[in-house]
Amino acid sequence: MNPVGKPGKTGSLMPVETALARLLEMADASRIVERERLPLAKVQGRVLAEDLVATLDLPPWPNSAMDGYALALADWKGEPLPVSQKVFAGQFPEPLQPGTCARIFTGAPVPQGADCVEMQENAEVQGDERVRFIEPMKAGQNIRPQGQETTKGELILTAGTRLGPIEQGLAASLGRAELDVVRKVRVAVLSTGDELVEPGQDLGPGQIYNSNRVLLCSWLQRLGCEVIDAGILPDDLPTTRERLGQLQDVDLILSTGGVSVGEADFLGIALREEGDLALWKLAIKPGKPLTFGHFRNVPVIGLPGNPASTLVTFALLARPYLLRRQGVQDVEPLKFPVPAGFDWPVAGNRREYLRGRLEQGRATVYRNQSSGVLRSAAWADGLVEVLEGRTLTNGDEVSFIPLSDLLG
Ligand SMILES: Nc1nc2c(c(=O)[nH]1)N[C@H]1C(S)=C(S)[C@@H](COP(=O)(O)OP(=O)(O)OC[C@H]3O[C@@H](n4cnc5c(N)ncnc54)[C@H](O)[C@@H]3O)O[C@H]1N2
Ligand code: MOO
Ligand SMILES: [Mg+2]
Repeated sequence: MNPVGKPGKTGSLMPVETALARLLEMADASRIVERERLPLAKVQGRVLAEDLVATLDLPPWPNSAMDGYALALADWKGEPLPVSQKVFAGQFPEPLQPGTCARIFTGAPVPQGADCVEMQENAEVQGDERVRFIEPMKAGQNIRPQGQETTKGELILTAGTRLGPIEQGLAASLGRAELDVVRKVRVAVLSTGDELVEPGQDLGPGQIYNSNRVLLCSWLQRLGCEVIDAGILPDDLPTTRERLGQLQDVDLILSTGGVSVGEADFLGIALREEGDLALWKLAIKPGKPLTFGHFRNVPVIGLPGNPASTLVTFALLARPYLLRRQGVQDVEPLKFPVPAGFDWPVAGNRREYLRGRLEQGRATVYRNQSSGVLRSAAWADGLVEVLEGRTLTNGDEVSFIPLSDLLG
C-alpha cells in the first residue's frame, strides 16, 4: 500500500470516489466469510449469507381477493345461482358443483371449477340463498392465482442482502424460521483526546464531553456490528501504540480524533510505524484528515474528531466499508437531485456535505456548518452535496442524501 501524505506537510487531497473505491477494495480483500444461523426475529440489520430460494408457491393455491361469491362464468346466464358451499380463509373447499356458486371470503381458496369471484356489493342475495349478479363479470376477476407472487424454486433474495423488516416478512411468508447470516463485524471504538470526559462526570477546565463514542457505538449497533467500546485514548504516542496493540482480535479499529497535523495527533504516526497508512487527507468537508490503514494486521479507520466530521465520514466512508466487509454489494447511499434553496458563492477545493433539510422541495442548510456543530445534523434530514469547484445560486441543482437511509 502506498502511504500518501505525511503528517506535518500539505499533501494533495484524495477525491472522495477514490478513497471510497480503495476502502471497498480493502473491504473485499478481508470479507467476512463466517456465518451463523439465527432465528428470523434476530436477523434485523444483518446480512444474508445464503441465497433464499422459494420452497413453495405463493399463494399456494388460487385465492379470493374479495368477500363475495365464486362461480364458473359459463354458469351465469342471468338467472340467480344457488349457493352450494361457504369457504372461509383457513378452509379448503370442495370442487364447485356445476350451476352453483360458492360463498367465499378474502384469502380463502377458490374452489376448483370456479374462474371468477364477484364482490358481494355487486351481488343480490335472494330469499333461500340464491344470488343474482348485477354487474358484468370477467374470467379471473378477483382471483389471485397460484404462484402469483412466487413460484417454487425461484430465487427470492441473494446472499449479501441486508435484512430488515420487509425481508424478514418475506422469509416468513416462505416458511423460514431461521436464516444464515454473516457473522457480526467486530468493531473496536476508540475516542482519542486528553480533553474528553464521559457524560455524567464533572467537566474540568479545558474539558468537553465525549459525544463521538456513543454516536458511533449506537450507529454501529444499528448496522448489526459487534461493538467493543475501547474507551478514551489519551493523546500520547506510546499509549496509542499500546492500546492499538491490545486490539488485535477485532475486524476494525474505529477511532475518532488525533488524525490531523497537530502535535497531539498520533494515529497516523502509529500506523506508519507499525502497519501502513493507506489514505490520509481527503477532498471532503467536513472530514479532511480521514485516515485509513492498518496497525499490524488490523484495519484501522481514523475518523476526524470534530463531531460533524465524524458523522459525515462515518456515513459516507466507514459505513459502506463495514457493509462491504459483510458482502453487501450496493453500499452507495441514496442520493437524488434537488434545487438548492441557498446561494453558494465561493467554490471550495473539497466536496462539501452540508447538513440540510428539504423545505418546499428545496434544500436548505443549517445556519452554522462548522464541523464542531453536531446540532446541525440533529436539525438536518440529510446531507447536501456541493461538488468541489462549484458555485451555486438559489435554484441550481444539488444532490441530497437522506440521513434516514444512512442511519440503519
Ligand atoms: N493546521 C491544521 N490544522 C487542522 C487541519 C489542517 O489541515 N491543518 N485540519 C482541521 C480539520 S479539517 C479537522 S476535521 C480537524 C481534525 O482533527 P483531529 O481528527 O486530529 O481531531 P482532534 O484534533 O483530536 O479533535 C478535533 C476537534 O474535535 C473535538 N473532539 C475530538 N474527539 C471528540 C469526541 N469524542 N467527542 C466530542 N468532540 C471531540 C476536539 O475536542 C476538537 O475540537 O483538525 C483541524 N486542524
Ligand atoms: O474537514 Mo474538518 O472536518 O473541516 O473540520
Ligand atoms: Mg487534532
